[in-house]
Amino acid sequence: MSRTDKRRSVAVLPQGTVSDEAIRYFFPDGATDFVYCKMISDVFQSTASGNTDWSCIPIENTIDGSVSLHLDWLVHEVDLPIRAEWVYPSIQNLIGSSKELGGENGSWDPLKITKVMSHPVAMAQCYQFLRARLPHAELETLPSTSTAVRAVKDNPGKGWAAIGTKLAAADNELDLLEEGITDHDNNFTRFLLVGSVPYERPATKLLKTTILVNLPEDYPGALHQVLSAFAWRRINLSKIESRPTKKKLGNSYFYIDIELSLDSVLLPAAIAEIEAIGCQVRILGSYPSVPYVKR
Ligand SMILES: O=C(O)C(=O)Cc1ccccc1
Repeated sequence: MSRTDKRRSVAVLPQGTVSDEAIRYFFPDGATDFVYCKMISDVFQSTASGNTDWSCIPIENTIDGSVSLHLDWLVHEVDLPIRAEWVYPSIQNLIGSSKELGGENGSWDPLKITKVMSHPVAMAQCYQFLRARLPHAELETLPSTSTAVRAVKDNPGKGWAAIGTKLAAADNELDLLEEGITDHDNNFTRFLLVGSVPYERPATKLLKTTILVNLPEDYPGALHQVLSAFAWRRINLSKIESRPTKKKLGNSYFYIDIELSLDSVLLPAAIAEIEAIGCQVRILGSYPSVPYVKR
């Protein structure tokens, strides 16, 4: 078998999650095995230990911003380069048994719902819906949306509902009490594919590079200098975020997404300039950004 014939594998959150919907969309040809893991730490660990070629990590969302836990895990706990980025819509639904939670006219009865469970990011995406329609319900976060849907299925008669995907509702033979409950339309999630195996570059115009920058201590204006290294070369940044180093209160590094490949002439020069002023730079990856196209 030649190297290119080898079957590839990707670790991902459980079946029926938003992440599962995304990998089904981005690996549609059946040539990649999906290895489902309960928690995001298991997803990372699967690839770090060599069990899978890649991990699929939800990293940012239109409504809730960066998924800090996942970003920190990528930076502090593993050393896995970013191989691709995908954007995929996150459509959240209120899921339960309409036999148990149904009201009049075929709708659901909010007062019958005692508890709503979901992934913290999904919960945050539906915060206004929950406040307006289910202010009395207990909220419980779980490691994934599909774990929450499964918990509803396994605990009938308790008034429990979950926020999750249509896929999970169907897998667990539950009902979509209300569809599309996110507080804002056009809710998308950005996923990173990370791992030591290169990902065949899909046809996409946008190439990105992600770097981490530690500024030198006691250097007034260091961030300004970092930004100007990109600005005067007209290099576009699509994200800059400061995150704690976890070593000392108030110590942070900058996570920067750059809309240029590391193969370009300009970017290595900008990085060299930043290093010359005493910044430490770590490159997390240079990769294609694959947009979502409805099909
Ligand atoms: O739990 C899921 O469905 C996931 O894939 C994690 C997640 C949750 C909410 C938005 C994006 C990803």
